[in-house]
Amino acid sequence: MPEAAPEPVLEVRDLGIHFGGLHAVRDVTASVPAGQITAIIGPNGAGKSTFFNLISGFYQPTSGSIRFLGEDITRLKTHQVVARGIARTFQTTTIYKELSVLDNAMIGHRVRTRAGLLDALLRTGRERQDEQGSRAGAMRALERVGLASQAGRPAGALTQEGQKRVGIAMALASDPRLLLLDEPAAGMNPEETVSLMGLIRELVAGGLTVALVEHKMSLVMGLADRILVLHHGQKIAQGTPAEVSRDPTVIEAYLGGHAHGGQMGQPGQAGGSHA
Ligand SMILES: Nc1ncnc2c1ncn2[C@@H]1O[C@H](COP(=O)(O)OP(=O)(O)OP(=O)(O)O)[C@@H](O)[C@H]1O
Repeated sequence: MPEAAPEPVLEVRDLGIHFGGLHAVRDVTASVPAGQITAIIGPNGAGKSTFFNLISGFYQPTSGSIRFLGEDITRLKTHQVVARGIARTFQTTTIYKELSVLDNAMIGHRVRTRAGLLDALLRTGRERQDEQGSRAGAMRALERVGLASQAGRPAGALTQEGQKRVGIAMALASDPRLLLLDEPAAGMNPEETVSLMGLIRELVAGGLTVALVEHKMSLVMGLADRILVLHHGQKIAQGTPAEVSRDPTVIEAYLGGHAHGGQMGQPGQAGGSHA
């Protein structure tokens, strides 16, 4: 008998947004179970990043609703969403390379405790008062990603994977319940990808819930508990890696000429192609 899925932390219902005539996300009803890793996949332009932008408050949906931990967050702004416990990383690395690893993580912490990034960067008086709290929160985040010993180094001196970890620490510094990772393995070589997968597993073992957008099928199939598949903005499947990888609609979507980042792999495959 299949195990019952844990309670969802996030539930979206009939979620949609259109830009002019283009429905980037349309009527998506899906959930993210607590304490698990949910991957969002789909061919190029399927609406994955837009879906993340809706959840994190960067875009306002034109239809549907988003509930997080039972609360309606559909109309909240980004900093309000962060304060509720959802943090994200970005597709391209958005760290400040000339600043120290610790300063980067502190910026992540301040974004949660202040109204915005500008405050954090300008270090206002109010900001300085909170410096110690930020430092402690940032150090905790660096410990979680294994970078505490690198705190004083310029972030730009770290490897690509190290810089990725800094980006994750920035998100973790807000102490989220749900972490959204946008293409965590982009630009990583196979060893770095495996190492990053280990980190994500550790974070989830520590109680975090993760949703990630990723093209690298080796990572998705080896890591995800559940997969949500989008195509042309619509949900075409949601299930375990084994279920979605043998779903004819999913296979068709990937083989239909829009494939990006390799074809559907098999669950547990260690290798795999990259975009
Ligand atoms: N701000 C915007 N204004 C207009 N169109 C947009 C905007 N954001 C996204 N789109 C369009 O919405 C569609 C979905 O884009 P999105 O970036 O979400 O896809 P994706 O699945 O993340 O793609 P990729 O795998 O290439 O990153 C695309 O056609 C894109 O051009």
